[in-house]
Amino acid sequence: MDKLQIVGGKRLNGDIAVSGAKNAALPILCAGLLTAGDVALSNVPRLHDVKTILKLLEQTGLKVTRDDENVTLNGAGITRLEAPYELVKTMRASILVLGPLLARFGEAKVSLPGGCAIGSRPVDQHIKGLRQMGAEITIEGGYIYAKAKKLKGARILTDMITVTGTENLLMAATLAEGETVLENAAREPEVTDLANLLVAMGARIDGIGTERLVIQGVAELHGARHAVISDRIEAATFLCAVAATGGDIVLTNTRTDIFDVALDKLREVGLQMEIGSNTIRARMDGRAQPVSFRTTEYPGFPTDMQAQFMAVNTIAAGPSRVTETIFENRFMHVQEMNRLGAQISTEGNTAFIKGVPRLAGAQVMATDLRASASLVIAAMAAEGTTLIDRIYHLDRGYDRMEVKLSQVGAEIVRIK
Ligand SMILES: CC(=O)N[C@H]1[C@@H](OP(=O)(O)OP(=O)(O)OC[C@H]2O[C@@H](n3ccc(=O)[nH]c3=O)[C@H](O)[C@@H]2O)O[C@H](CO)[C@@H](O)[C@@H]1O
Ligand SMILES: C=C(OP(=O)(O)O)C(=O)O
Repeated sequence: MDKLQIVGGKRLNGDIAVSGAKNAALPILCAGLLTAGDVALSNVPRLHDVKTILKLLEQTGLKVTRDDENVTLNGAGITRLEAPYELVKTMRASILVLGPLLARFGEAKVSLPGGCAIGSRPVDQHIKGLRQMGAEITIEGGYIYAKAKKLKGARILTDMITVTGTENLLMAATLAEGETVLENAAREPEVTDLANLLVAMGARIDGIGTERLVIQGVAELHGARHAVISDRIEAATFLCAVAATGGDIVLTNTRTDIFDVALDKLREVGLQMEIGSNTIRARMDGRAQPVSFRTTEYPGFPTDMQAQFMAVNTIAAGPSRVTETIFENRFMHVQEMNRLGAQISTEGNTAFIKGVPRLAGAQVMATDLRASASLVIAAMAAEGTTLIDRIYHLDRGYDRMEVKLSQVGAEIVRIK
């Protein structure tokens, strides 16, 4: 299993190109199932999760042509309407094939994703919404079996805001008969990116970017071209890294209009930022200021940045408090950060961080994707050498993070 070895204490200087967004690319690739036409995508990130979803899509009979960050899909020859457990268990986003397969082919068999390190993560809202659209759904032997001759438009109010739930129902609604209204829809920029692709494929969607999506179903969708939006979580992760280590970096290929409250929090930390049309220059001198926050849905503070900000808080000049409201178990990084000398205690869904003058390198273990990123940041700020085990979590969602960071001066190597 690959590990990362990091010698801390190096300032970061130089340019980093941000990749396409994992959480936009995954639903967008699944949208290829909705049409027999060519869907030509660019800015598709080189991630393990992308490999997994492409493997899953190919198993259905979808034709995939890939040239690095350009991927063309053709769904003219889909024959297998199934997502097997072996692939779904490695990546929960596989559930995103359910809506498209059911809407276009009237049938789908998709393994239940189950929970993961950060929480139980049920998919009951996806199922509830599809049932409201007339699907007959049974669950047996760990699989969701869904059937509907033709999905029918419906008004769907989900119990909570769900990102992939909104995406699944949105994709299903594009080919349903009549009008679907998705109330309480997720407003994440990745949902908007998917909706924009669907419109380019001939879907009729109003309210894009709002909590009320209104979809008029069409008989069929056609091919389209689309560039996946830049990854705001990857970008903000690099900004946290420079906030923790000090330095002067320029992020390129960013989309600064899609950021959430995280950029404001970085200013509170003390990061000086110059925002260009698709670049962010970030400079940091001196010690980080502590920032307290609660994670919420977009445009609030993203849960996917909680751990990385906590890494910065561990060495900040004062105490802070972080409350996680989206997932019930997203503090797995706390114990590992404490191994590096951080002083963090938790009470329920709140973490109290003291802020210490220095961290010291140690052996730690990554438990999930963003926890891994937070340990990389903490290790780069720590004195001495840190060895991070189980970085396959990191590879799920970051494109060669160690290469990008070592190009700007971090001392970080992958040990095979
Ligand atoms: C591939 C992808 O885009 N992943 C993102 C997506 O995950 P994902 O779409 O899985 O997260 P959701 O927005 O669905 O989850 C929000 C909350 O709702 C709960 N819930 C959700 C659906 C459901 O049917 N029932 C239910 O109870 C979840 O357990 C969680 O507590 O949004 C999360 C929240 O921004 C991010 O952390 C993930 O990076
Ligand atoms: C939780 C995440 O992803 P996923 O929903 O794919 O597990 C994430 O990107 O931080």
